[in-house]
Amino acid sequence: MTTDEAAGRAATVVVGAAVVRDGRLLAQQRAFPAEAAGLWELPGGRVEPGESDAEAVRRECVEELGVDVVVGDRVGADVPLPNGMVLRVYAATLRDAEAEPRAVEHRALRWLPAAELREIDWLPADRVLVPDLLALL
Ligand SMILES: Nc1nc2c([nH]c(=O)n2[C@H]2C[C@H](O)[C@@H](COP(=O)(O)OP(=O)(O)OP(=O)(O)O)O2)c(=O)[nH]1
Repeated sequence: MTTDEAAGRAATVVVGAAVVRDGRLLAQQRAFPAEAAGLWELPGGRVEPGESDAEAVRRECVEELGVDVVVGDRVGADVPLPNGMVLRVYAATLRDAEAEPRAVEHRALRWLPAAELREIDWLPADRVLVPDLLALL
């Protein structure tokens, strides 16, 4: 048990957005840090104090992709991260279906069909969620 758990404090939440369009999931390739560079993840990041999960998903999608999203249901269970945080994923859709996300901070973006979703090199926590992500396509 970590100190935070012992004290009854909730773990810091990292939200991820499972953005689906036309049967494909949007994934982004990390550029840093060195140990994660080249691996794939969902758009997202830490929930800031006073922010809801859904607000964090929308903010991160604006910051990382330059698009506004509509946040839907939870996807899968919370996945513990090595640093004591948890990854919590939400389904999302582009508010403007014609908008084209851009890789603002990442090396690359891809819209993955199911076959590629199974095969790319995800961060370890995201890999746990692959069956849940496939169910969205
Ligand atoms: N955004 C995101 N982070 C993930 C995923 N899977 C996963 O293990 N992580 C980890 C990587 C980082 O340790 C942490 C969040 O990092 P981040 O760099 O995206 O978050 P942030 O923008 O709030 O971070 P920061 O720049 O404020 O430090 O969660 C994922 O699918 N999306």
